[in-house]
Amino acid sequence: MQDKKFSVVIAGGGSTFTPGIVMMLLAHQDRFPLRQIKFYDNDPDRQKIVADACEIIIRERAPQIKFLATTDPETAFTDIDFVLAHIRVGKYEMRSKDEKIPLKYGVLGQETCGPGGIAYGMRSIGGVVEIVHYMEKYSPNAWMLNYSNPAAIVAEATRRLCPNSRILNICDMPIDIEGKMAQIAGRESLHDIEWKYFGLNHFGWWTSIKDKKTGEDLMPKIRDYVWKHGYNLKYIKGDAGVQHVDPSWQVTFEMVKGFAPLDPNTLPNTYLKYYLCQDDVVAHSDIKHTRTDEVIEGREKEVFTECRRIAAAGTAKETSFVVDAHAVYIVDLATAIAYNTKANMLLIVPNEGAIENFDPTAMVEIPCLVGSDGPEPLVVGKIPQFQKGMMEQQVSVEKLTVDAWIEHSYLKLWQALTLSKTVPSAKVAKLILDDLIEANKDFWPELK
Ligand SMILES: NC(=O)c1ccc[n+]([C@@H]2O[C@H](COP(=O)([O-])OP(=O)(O)OC[C@H]3O[C@@H](n4cnc5c(N)ncnc54)[C@H](O)[C@@H]3O)[C@@H](O)[C@H]2O)c1
Ligand SMILES: O=P(O)(O)OC[C@H]1O[C@H](O[C@H]2[C@H](O)[C@@H](O)[C@@H](O)O[C@@H]2CO)[C@H](O)[C@@H](O)[C@@H]1O
Ligand SMILES: [Mn+2]
Repeated sequence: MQDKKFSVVIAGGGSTFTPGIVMMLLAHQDRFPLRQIKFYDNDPDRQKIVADACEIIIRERAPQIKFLATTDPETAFTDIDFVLAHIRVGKYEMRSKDEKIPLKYGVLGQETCGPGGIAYGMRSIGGVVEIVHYMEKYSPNAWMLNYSNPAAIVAEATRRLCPNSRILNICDMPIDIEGKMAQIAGRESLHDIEWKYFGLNHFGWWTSIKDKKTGEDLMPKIRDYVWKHGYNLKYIKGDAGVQHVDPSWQVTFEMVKGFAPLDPNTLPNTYLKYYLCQDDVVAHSDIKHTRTDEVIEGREKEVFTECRRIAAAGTAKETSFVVDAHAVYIVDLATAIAYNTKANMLLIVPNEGAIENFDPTAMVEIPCLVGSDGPEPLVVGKIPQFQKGMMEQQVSVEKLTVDAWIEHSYLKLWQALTLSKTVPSAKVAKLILDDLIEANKDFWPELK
């Protein structure tokens, strides 16, 4: 196996994250040698912009790696070992509606949380399942590393619709926060700490953070900082702590200080702000300019401008693209499967008793040992009443959303929206639902 070179297809080749992930893959050829990189997308024009640049990057830095970009599923998914899936069904146009429609009714608008996440989930399920089917038709031994969002709803849907498929659902938010925790604790990197965590995707808590070498309990020091400053590193690194962090993300990282003290024994994922500070989130939202607008004006503009510049110059020698350090988890995951490393990674997997006092069929985000047969979840044990109560409400929202997609059920989707901690009443849920149905008529199944 050590001599094997792998073939990967990036599903969602036109993604703003693709160039950084390609740069990361090229930077890890020692650990994860590649013979082929393919791009697949259902928008040829968008993908071509990214592919034209990445073809030059690969040709100049790793000419031994074969590259192609296609919109043809058979071409894309034949002869591959891994599918790296990061599609956005409906693209930013629909993300913008996900974020703006709820705000019309005084409810927070967000990519993966609340009504926006439910709407996004109703679009994503079909797109991700279609790619699973392509993978299994053309490369039945391949694994899908899925980080297409909303990962919680996509994971529940693939648990039910593709129960025997080789899919690993992962999120990079905890990895990003662990990197910040390490810096708060004065450690070089997240690899210097060992942690325990449980939750749902975008809805979890750390229960233990220790120095990997000495076993020193780092939770007290990190908690003291977080209760004052959240995960905003500005207070230890000055401006360097907020470089390349969009202002709205700085607000998100700092906002954790407002709800972390709810449980002195854990530290929360940033995403819990949407369920614990929903009033402040709405108060600071601008229905005319939401996160999607920032991304279009920021990341998308920067990435696509640089892609066009590389293609026009015919060389990437001076590129501003850098290795997406957060994306290294993709190589960690792929090599765990390829070389049976039993790496300890946070994945979204069926609970099946790992959290003793929680629904065994729930897709939970917990530490797993990953090897060639996939993830082996580590035992979490009993979770506290506070987190159990929050998770039971949220996982029911996610399950009802998948029910609604499978059954084409208006009622189940109305129940999902009504049950969300971000929505104040059944009346408001119905107003939002009817607007979302109209906005998503080209993407959702027709509800009855
Ligand atoms: N799990 C995580 O932690 C994490 C982190 C970052 C981004 N993401 C996700 O990665 C995805 C990409 O994010 P982005 O901001 O770069 O989006 P983007 O819109 O720039 O790229 C998404 C690409 O997917 C393509 N696409 C849409 N539907 C498709 C389909 N059915 N089949 C094939 N291709 C399809 C689009 O044409 C587009 O090129 C999103 O789902 C985002 O939420 C997840
Ligand atoms: O609003 P966006 O599109 O910038 O980000 C939404 C995504 O946010 C998280 O991913 C972060 C990641 O945690 C961080 O380390 C860095 O890589 O930026 C990513 C994108 O900004 C979250 O985990 C994703 O699920 C969201 O899609
Ligand atoms: Mn995520």
